[in-house]
Amino acid sequence: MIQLLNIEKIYRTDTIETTALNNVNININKGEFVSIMGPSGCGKSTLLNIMGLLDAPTGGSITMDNQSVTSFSRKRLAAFRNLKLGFIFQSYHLINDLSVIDNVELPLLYRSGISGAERRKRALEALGKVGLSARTKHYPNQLSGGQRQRVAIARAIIGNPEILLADEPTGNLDSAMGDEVMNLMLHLNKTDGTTIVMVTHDEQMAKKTQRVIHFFDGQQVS
Ligand SMILES: Nc1ncnc2c1ncn2[C@@H]1O[C@H](COP(=O)(O)OP(=O)(O)OP(=O)(O)O)[C@@H](O)[C@H]1O
Repeated sequence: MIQLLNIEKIYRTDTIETTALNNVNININKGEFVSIMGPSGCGKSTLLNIMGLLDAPTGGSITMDNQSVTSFSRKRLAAFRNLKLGFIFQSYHLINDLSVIDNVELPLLYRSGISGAERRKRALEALGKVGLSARTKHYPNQLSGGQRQRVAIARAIIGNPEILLADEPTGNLDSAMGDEVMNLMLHLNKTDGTTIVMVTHDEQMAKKTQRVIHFFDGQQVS
């Protein structure tokens, strides 16, 4: 599903050069749930941003869903991202001025040919999947951390993405809420077959996934 070949990422400023990723080769199969672990600064978020086509590598190539995305134009990348990928972040990245249901509908606004009624219907379905049907009219600041992350998951899955990329999704949550969010991701992986790549510092969460990739200093070490 995702193939990274010889990926390199060097951040360059006038005075400093930082190698964040060095010769990274990773294959992620369709339907896998993989976690990425490693110490702070080892390149995990950089890797996830590159897999999410949010940032371009300085070397190497990426194949996703059998398409060589490294050669895509920015416009084609944005369309591919919107259709195929869903994102979950540690700090939720919800828009506080929008209600829960309006937050969840957002990714569909960038797709053509979906009516307002269809958006609403799909948002309600997505909120049903995360167990928040009773909170559609609330605003993010009226929800607990775990509920906010579940809204973010509903937003990530409304477009039926084949791949979910999660950057420390349980990092801001206590263990009960973290478990809730993790169980939801496990359920999505199992029932919908969604491929999930999750960066985490939490060994217990990583253990629940099918495979753990360990990173150190910009490279995969196991
Ligand atoms: N925009 C940037 N410009 C310059 N250097 C950067 C930039 N983003 C990240 N880096 C550097 O690249 C390296 C990898 O950073 P990255 O954020 O990917 O690590 P991480 O493993 O996700 O860390 P953490 O667990 O603390 O979030 C670090 O040395 C960091 O300082």
